[in-house]
Amino acid sequence: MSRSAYLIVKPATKQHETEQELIEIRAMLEPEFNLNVYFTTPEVSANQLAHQAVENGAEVVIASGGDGTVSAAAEALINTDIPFGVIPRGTANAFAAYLSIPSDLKAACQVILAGNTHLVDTALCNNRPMVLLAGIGFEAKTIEQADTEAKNRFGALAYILAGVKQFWQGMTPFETRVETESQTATIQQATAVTVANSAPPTSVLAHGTTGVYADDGLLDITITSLQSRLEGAIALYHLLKSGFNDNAVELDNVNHLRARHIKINTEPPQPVVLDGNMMGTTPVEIECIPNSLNVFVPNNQKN
Ligand SMILES: Nc1ncnc2c1ncn2[C@@H]1O[C@H](COP(=O)(O)OP(=O)(O)OP(=O)(O)O)[C@@H](O)[C@H]1O
Repeated sequence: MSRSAYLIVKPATKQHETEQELIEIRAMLEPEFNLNVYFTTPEVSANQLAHQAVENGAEVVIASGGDGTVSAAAEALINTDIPFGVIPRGTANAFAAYLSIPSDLKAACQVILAGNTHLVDTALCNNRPMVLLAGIGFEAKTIEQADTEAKNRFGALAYILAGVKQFWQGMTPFETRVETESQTATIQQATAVTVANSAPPTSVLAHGTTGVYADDGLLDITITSLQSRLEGAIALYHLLKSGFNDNAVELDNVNHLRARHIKINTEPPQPVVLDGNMMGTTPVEIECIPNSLNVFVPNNQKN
């Protein structure tokens, strides 16, 4: 008997795209799974649908959408062992990129069909699910600026354009107090604080440390204090390099630490982006949940 899989779909802006994609997904997955399909709406979240799927005895849960959808669905699967499939359909698809899950629809379905899974950490940020990262300050302001229209027109480039604009306008520093299970630090002139569970190299501000690993039971915290465009340009270059080669950034204005539990306060309060979606403002409290999500990944992925 085929396994029962729940497919949670965040519809694309254009309805015919969603219909076409669903035909392709069904053609790929239905020979293997008894597929139950549910759509998210502004009122019914991926999180609610995934919880329902678990209650109904889902043997596999699959999320098709952007990072917000994937993260919300993943929360319902924490510590359940139910394998989780990701069909990346958003703008950045950072979680899929981190796990080397292809953005091509058929290739992403192939990864699910191949059945190879990997246990990764998740986290809760103010009790909301986090599979990727929480960005405080610069990154949140960038995401705020990349509106839906720009994303529809330019795709991932919209984030880069918004980032360049934000960078050019200048970064307003803020005071931040970071408290972990083993240390407390106060930084007077921070411009961005990023707490990452996982992050592809393109999530530049997350890469102050020696590699961001989603299966080490720890969160990676990078704090930048960049007071000029020149300082910013130098730091971003080193952070980008670190994202690809996993060498820590050794600059006075880039601090990094690792912890399992972290509290962050800022003065004044700063906007926070959580897994690609705005979530409010600081303070935040983030707790890593080690080895809690079983994700379908390509056989050859290195994480
Ligand atoms: N049917 C829908 N119509 C409009 N908004 C929706 C719908 N379903 C979910 N949402 C909202 O979409 C957000 C999650 O979107 P998600 O990040 O997964 O995808 P995206 O916005 O398409 O991708 P990206 O953020 O990468 O551009 C949530 O805020 C959710 O409330």
